[in-house]
Amino acid sequence: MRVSGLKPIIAVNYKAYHPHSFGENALRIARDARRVWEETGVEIILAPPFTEIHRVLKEVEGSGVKVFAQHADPVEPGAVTGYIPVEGLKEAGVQGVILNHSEHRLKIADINMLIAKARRLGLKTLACADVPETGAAIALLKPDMIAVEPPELIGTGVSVSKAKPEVITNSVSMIRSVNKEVLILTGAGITTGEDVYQAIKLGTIGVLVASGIVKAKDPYSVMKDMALNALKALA
Ligand SMILES: O=C[C@H](O)COP(=O)(O)O
Repeated sequence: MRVSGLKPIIAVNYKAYHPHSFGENALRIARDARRVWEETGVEIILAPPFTEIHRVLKEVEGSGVKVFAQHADPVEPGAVTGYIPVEGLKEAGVQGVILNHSEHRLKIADINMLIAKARRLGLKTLACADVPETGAAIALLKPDMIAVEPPELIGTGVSVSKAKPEVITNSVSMIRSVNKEVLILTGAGITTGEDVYQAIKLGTIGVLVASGIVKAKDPYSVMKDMALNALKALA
């Protein structure tokens, strides 16, 4: 069963595509996201590279678009060259953080520590999992959101909603059996509004998308189509 009264979520992971994820391109996606949020009210989360966080935050200031970091390291602030503690993300002004993305995995003990620390600092967490079983295990740690993404479909343009709908339905039932509140997303290969529509019809509240938006010729049109289909699916 879906948690009721919620807005659909489109989380956009910029990853580190070049030139798409950086500089003026990063700002363009932020402006497009702001416009889609203004026009549809759909919850949009942007996760730019660390280097782009400040300017993306400035671009969406005053809107409902949220900005998350792509990762946090399980370290305390101090002599930890090149690592990013959650405290640093809080200072940067993000509203949340993605943890355990397939391209940046963490040990379960570290995910637990990071979720607890983020909560203490008032940051939201979007934890990723590769299969429904891992999603259920992570759900016990009480992140705010979980995105289950089959790694073999990531970046392929072949959507999880069409190619592996059972991953979504199994994720929803396994995660709900241990956690009634966490917001469940899915991702991998999502490129169209139709993919988002199906993901929500299969029981999620939204999607985690990267290449389908970040590498699109017109990110605004793709995001708008996804947002409208998300609303249609929840209507
Ligand atoms: O964080 C996003 C996911 O890894 C999905 O990536 P993708 O939309 O390029 O398949």
